[in-house]
Amino acid sequence: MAVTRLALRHFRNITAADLSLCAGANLFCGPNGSGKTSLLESVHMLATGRSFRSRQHKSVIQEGADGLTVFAQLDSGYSLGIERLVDGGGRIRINQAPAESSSQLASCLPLQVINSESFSALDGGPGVRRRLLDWTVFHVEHSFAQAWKNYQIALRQRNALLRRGKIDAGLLSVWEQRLVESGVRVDSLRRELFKGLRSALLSLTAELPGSPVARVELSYRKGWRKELGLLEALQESRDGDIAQGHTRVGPHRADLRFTIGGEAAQNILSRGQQKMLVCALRTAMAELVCNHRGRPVFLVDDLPAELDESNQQLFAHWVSRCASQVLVTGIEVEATSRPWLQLSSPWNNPRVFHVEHGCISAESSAAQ
Ligand SMILES: Nc1ncnc2c1ncn2[C@@H]1O[C@H](COP(=O)(O)OP(=O)(O)OP(=O)(O)O)[C@@H](O)[C@H]1O
Repeated sequence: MAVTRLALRHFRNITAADLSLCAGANLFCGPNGSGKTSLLESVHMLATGRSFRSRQHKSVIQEGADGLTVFAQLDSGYSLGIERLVDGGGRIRINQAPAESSSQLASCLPLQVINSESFSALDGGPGVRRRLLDWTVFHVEHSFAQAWKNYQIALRQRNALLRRGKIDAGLLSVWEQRLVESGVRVDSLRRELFKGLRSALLSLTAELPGSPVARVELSYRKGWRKELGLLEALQESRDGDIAQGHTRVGPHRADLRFTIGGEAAQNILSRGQQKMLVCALRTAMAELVCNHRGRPVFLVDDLPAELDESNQQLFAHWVSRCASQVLVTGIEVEATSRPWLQLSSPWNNPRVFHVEHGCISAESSAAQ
């Protein structure tokens, strides 16, 4: 899936823009503070309902405006629109009809983002890595969303019971049973997906021979002791859970671990190597999804940051194999376009946009 038209109003410093994008690479170049990241952020908001920089919609709305809008036409025939108002209101529309949830947006436009936040896949908490795994399962296995929802309902109920002064053992056992049913399903879908993810990741990192990235191992932690069933684990942890007032074991505690020779990968890899590992992970996720939901769109904020030229070229090559489209930001046109020019069509003919003071104008293609 690719965005063919993107229109936005009052999004950070961009008052209005209406852009025609190409399949392949779209480059947004301009000085610091011109609005390049804001443009990527608007696509992210359209595909997820959220900004990737802030949880506050207000900070994304242009100062002095009542609200923002972002609209996209996709090559799949879908159109997506989102409106956020200063007073907290807003709407999400898919093909002009109101959408029930932002996960519907995600199904229409699978996105992969590489920006300065992406390092949190290595040095952030388990929740970040769990969300990456779940993004992939969500797009590959359609029953996952319901299983995860059922699990969260049961988890909330168990936690509420744990916090009551007097525990109703009968009720607790009913919710534990539901927690186990949905939790085992969530775990088995994740585990199945994980096998494919690990093997896709290791094939990509093997393209970096001589780099410690090629020695990275990925493992999956299910969220409770591996020798126990989920019900046993819940029963074992019950007294401590009551004392703490929440459930300390289960799929909501799952994690992925990146290691090199048993040591956490981020303690060994340089910053550029970490970025390549993150790029490989995002590419592996996209490869798994492209056979199911369609090829994702990549948003890449400042590709040259931390990566030398050969790594930028390798990443551009990876993206061209699994994405429908990439939106890349950079300061200078020449440096930003170089990794794409050596690829095959349509990737070798990027569309270039100049960004300045929130105004975005199309330039001639970088290949001309
Ligand atoms: N709500 C807002 N209203 C108006 N302007 C805003 C708002 N929020 C942020 N800005 C401004 O928007 C501008 C664009 O920021 P953005 O992060 O998109 O720049 P950029 O081109 O990616 O810069 P860099 O190259 O430094 O990363 C900045 O000057 C910022 O101060």
